Amino acid sequence: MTESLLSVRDPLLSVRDLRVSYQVGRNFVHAVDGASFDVPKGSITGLVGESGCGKTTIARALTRVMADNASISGGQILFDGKDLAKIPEREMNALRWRDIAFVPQSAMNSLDPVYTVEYQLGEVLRRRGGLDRRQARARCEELFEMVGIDPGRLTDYPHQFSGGMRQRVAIALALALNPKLIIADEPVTALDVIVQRQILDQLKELQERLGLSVILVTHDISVVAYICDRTVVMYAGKVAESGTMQATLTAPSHPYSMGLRNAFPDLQSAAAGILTPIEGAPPNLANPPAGCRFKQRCPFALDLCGAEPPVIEVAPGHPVLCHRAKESAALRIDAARTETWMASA
Ligand SMILES: Nc1ncnc2c1ncn2[C@@H]1O[C@H](COP(=O)(O)OP(=O)(O)OP(=O)(O)O)[C@@H](O)[C@H]1O
Repeated sequence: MTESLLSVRDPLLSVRDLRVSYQVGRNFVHAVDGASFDVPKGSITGLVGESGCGKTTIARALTRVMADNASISGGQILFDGKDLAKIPEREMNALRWRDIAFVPQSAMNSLDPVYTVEYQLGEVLRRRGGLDRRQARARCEELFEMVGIDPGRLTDYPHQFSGGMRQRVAIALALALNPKLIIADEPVTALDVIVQRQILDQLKELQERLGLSVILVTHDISVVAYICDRTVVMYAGKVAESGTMQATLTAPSHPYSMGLRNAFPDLQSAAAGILTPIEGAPPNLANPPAGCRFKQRCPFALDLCGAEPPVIEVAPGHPVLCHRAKESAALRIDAARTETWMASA
C-alpha cells in the first residue's frame, strides 16, 4: 500500500507492509502478510476481524512481545522517528510501558495471582518509572481513582476482583507510566454486555482526557462502532479495508466488512436485529489461496478474484483491497440482504 493511500496527517504510528511469520516445523504460517495502516494521535483505532486473521500477531509485533517461533519478516513499524521492527531489543524494552503499553486478552495474563495489585503496580512504577515507595503509593491511588476503583482495594489480590474490575486494573497498569499508545487485545470479550459498555466508556473517557492513542483489537464490529474513530479490518493476514469508523462501517467497501456488519448486534441497541453470519471459515494461513483470500466466502466473487486484488482508494484515506471496490455502493445494497449470503454458502 503506497503512502498516498494512507492519508493520515502526522500519525503516531505507521505500519508499512508488515510481515510476521510463525515457524512450525519446516513450514511458515504467514500470519500477517503485508499489512499497512496508520494510527493517528489521540484516536482509538479498532483492529477487527475473525479469529485467526492476525490481529493478536500484529498487536504483539508492535510491542515485540512475540511467541518464540514468531518473527517479523518484513516491513516497518514507524513510531516517534524509530522503526520498531528494527531497533535493538534494549531500545525496544525502554519503550515498553513508558511509550507503548499492552493490555492482554485476559487481565489475568497481566496480573500475578500471588501478589497484591498494589505490589504489582508498584513494581512497574518503581522499577520502570523510577518512583520511590511513597510516590508509587500515591500514583497507585491516583490510577485506581482514574479507572473507577476504590483505592482501599489496592491491597487486594487479583482473584478478589470481578472480571470487569480486573480488566480495569489491567488498564490502570497500562496507564501507569503515561504511555502515548495503549494496545488493548480483546479487553472486553469475556465480559457481559453491561460491563463491556462500562469498560469501553471508561477507556474512551481516559483516552480523551489523557490525549492517548489506543489500538483496540477485537473480533466484534459492534465494539468498534461503539468506541473507535478508525477501523482496520483484517482478513487472513491482510488489511481488507481501513479508514474512519464512519466510512468503513457505515459505508463498508470490502465485502468482508459488509458481512461482518451483518453478523454482529448493535452494542447500543437492546433489540437484536436479524444477524447474518458469513458462512465458512478463513483460509489456512500455512497455505493461503492465490488471489483474493476472501473469494471462497464472498457472494460477489468473480473470475477476476483469482488474481491478487489491487488496493483501491475509494475515498481519500480509505483504501480497500478488492477488485470490485469501485462498485461498493451497489454491492452494499445486495450485502444488506440475508439471501445474498445464503446463496454463497
Ligand atoms: N505460536 C504460533 N505458532 C504457529 N501459528 C500461530 C501461532 N500463534 C498464532 N498462529 C497462527 O497465526 C494466525 C493468526 O493468529 P492470531 O492469533 O494473530 O489471530 P487473531 O486474529 O488474533 O485471532 P484470535 O482472536 O483467535 O487470537 C492463525 O492462523 C494462528 O493459527
